[in-house]
Amino acid sequence: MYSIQVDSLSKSYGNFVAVDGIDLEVERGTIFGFLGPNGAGKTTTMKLLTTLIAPSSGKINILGIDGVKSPLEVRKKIGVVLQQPSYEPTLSVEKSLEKYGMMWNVDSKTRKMRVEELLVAFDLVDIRKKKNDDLSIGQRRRVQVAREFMHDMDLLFLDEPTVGLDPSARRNLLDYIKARVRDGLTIFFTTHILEEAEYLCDKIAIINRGKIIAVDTPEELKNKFGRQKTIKMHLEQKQDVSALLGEIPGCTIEYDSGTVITIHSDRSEQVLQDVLRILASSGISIEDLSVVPTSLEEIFLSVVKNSNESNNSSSK
Ligand SMILES: Nc1ncnc2c1ncn2[C@@H]1O[C@H](COP(=O)(O)OP(=O)(O)OP(=O)(O)O)[C@@H](O)[C@H]1O
Repeated sequence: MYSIQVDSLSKSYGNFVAVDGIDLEVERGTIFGFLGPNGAGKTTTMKLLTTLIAPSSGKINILGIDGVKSPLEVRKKIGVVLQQPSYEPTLSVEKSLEKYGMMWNVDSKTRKMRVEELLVAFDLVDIRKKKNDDLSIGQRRRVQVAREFMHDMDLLFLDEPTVGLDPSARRNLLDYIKARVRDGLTIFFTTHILEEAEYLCDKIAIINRGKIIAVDTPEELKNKFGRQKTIKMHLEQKQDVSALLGEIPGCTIEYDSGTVITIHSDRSEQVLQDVLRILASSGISIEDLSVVPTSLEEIFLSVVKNSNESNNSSSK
């Protein structure tokens, strides 16, 4: 069962194509991360899926409802937290939550229960009486996200929900999201923080220049694009080993002017054996050695870079 199904979705502003024929499928009860560089089309896609703007072409199905034909039906069933702050300056934290619940016709008993639960979950208890206007940016963002959980929904869209949050507030929020997904909620969210996507997402799509260039589980993205590992070693003494190591096939080696050597390779085990053998036979000692698998961040950067290069060459 899919919560989101999108076919050949496009959005143009004049001649500029912000979203360019994307296909998406998001399974119910999962967390789907939407990543991409600035201006890639993330917010535009989110606005299309939440029916805030109409597509230029393509199909959008949200929770079994046609998002183009019945946008109001869709809006009743989803939650949305966009990047722009939205709050009433003179309302206290607890009143903001309460009022939001009223707007969604949540009954009084459920409202009270949810307010208390969310104040605790989002660490807002100590500031429950403070006015929105007097809150810090991070506190305000926490209220904005917490508020959305006041009403029942099957699907929640979060546009960079953790911007401005400190590490512990961020972790709290991510863990709360995870718990709600275990209860059946589906989440579609955008972020620039790659560890966050890795920690949270069942699937990740990477969008660049309006096109989806990769979509998979974090693990599979790593398997597909991240075979490369980085070997880092410190020599005991400053020494030029470039001539010694230059012959090793299947790797690129960076030498700093001091004692650090960094090697990138798809066949790191073999390369490491060669390096150690050559250094040992020349009597060169190593002080420290580490082998680091490619991070999601490196995959992201390389996938986007490759997509830009192939775009540039095809447009020449
Ligand atoms: N109303 C609009 N009119 C014209 N161009 C627009 C409009 N809205 C967005 N764009 C353009 O569409 C492209 C995608 O914008 P979008 O806001 O979707 O990017 P994003 O991936 O969310 O970026 P960021 O990470 O910076 O938030 C950008 O080049 C932007 O300038």
